[in-house]
Amino acid sequence: MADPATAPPAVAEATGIGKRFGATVALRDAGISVAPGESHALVGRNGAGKSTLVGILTGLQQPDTGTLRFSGEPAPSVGDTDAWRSRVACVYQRSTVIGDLSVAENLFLNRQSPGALRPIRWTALRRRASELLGEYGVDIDPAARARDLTVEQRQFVEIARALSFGARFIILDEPTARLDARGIARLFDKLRDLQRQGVAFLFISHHLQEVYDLCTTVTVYRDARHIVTAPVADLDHDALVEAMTGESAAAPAAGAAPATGRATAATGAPLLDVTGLTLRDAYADVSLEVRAGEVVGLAGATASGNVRLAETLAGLHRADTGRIAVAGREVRASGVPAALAAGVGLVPEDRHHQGLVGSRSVAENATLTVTDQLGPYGTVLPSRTREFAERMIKDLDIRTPGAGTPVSALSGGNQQKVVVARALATDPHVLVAVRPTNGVDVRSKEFLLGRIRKVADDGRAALVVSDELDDLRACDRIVAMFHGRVVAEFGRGWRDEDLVAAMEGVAARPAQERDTEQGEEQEG
Ligand SMILES: Nc1ncnc2c1ncn2[C@@H]1O[C@H](COP(=O)(O)OP(=O)(O)OP(=O)(O)O)[C@@H](O)[C@H]1O
Repeated sequence: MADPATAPPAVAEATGIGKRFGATVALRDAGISVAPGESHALVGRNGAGKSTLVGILTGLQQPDTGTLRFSGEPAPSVGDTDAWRSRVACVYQRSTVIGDLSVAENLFLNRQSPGALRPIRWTALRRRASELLGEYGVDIDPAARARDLTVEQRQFVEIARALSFGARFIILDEPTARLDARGIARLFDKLRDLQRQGVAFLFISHHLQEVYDLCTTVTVYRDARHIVTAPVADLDHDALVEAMTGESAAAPAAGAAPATGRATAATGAPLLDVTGLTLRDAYADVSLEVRAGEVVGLAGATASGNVRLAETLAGLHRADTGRIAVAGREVRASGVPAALAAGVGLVPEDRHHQGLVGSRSVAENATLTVTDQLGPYGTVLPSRTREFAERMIKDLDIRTPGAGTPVSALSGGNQQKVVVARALATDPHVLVAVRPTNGVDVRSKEFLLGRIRKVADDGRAALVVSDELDDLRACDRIVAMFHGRVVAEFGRGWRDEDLVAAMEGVAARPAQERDTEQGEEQEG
């Protein structure tokens, strides 16, 4: 270990941090120290206090107790935005770049410079933007509208912007949540590259493998407290899960059914029958069947069309041609109410836009789809709403002070559980779940996948739309899409590389063929 007397001060050091929200203690005497050039992971279960710490490290929230220093200096005063920006930046899973502006405008937005009052010279601005992007090895046209960028490109713009303010410490809060495998690989390459140039990272992720791939140090929080900080190499997967959950890694999550399901093929009636479905610019001629008792995976990377197909099933788009039948009846009318009435429940991709009303309570959000069951003649009885919601809070193990708490006060993972609860509230024939474990911790992931399995075990059907291998492993069968077409199907026992190859549009070849080829190579 470096001699503390000679080691450079931590780029960020928080000690004794306490933060409460009403009756909830979000952080209790917590701390973290990030060394220059270090890639430091912060992990913990949903609600452990990670986002609260990020809010404090970035000056968005004031701690009740504790101190914060950057490179040995006290944190800037509240409101001194430029000073905060030159010390720390945060790239969130949800982008902060402004869609209507160009990349160049986003890069130089709100930048206080002596010439700020002079008219903006667009050519010069673009040239500077292009230089800046080039300096950080980001290959994006500065004139492009930010809304036309991919999630990955937007993150690169945010990283370049952060670095251009002088920050050498970047917080990445679940940056991979909306990237596919290739996007993640490219992001990690960029981060490693920047790390070599002395940039330090605090990396928050629920994907523990990413922690091992990218980070050298890991800090675990649990129930608002700091539990451990150690070199990643000293904490294997089981030890990490144990630190996060406080229980031995071998113990199953409370209430979770085994996520691996059964070995026998489903023989139930088809509950979802899709034939020749086409939506222009999204997917073409997709046919697919999900039977009672089955969990089917609809695998595909970003732009494969799998998410749009899921949204079509839930009534959010109207297919150009083809037919959808649920429980033997063709769904003719379009729109969400028709899909709901037919028996389709949706867990949407983006819980912020399509899922939740943040200012409304957990109870209201969880029962939005079933208001007809909450009182006679179109009325909604608060007592019945609460009762219904309390059942769901228990059913999905939602951590909330109560059914009346606004959803926005819940941690990200618990918000996701509210979305799942709502989709299940109607007791749908078919549950369509898009990336259902996005943003949830290891244990909750097992729990949610177990809950989806239960939908099938109860005689219904589930379609899991995802590119996450853990989600897909919980399925009985997988249909893989690439560029809007179904390209492969897998029964149980598939190999990761074959499924990934199918999702990336590389034809998976039978093992026999590969063996022959290898043999020939050796001979030649
Ligand atoms: N604005 C707020 N009002 C009330 N409670 C809040 C607020 N922000 C956070 N909390 C509470 O503080 C606790 C810590 O939440 P935080 O969002 O920091 O957790 P997290 O570790 O980031 O979780 P996740 O992995 O689910 O995102 C939770 O119990 C949460 O409900």
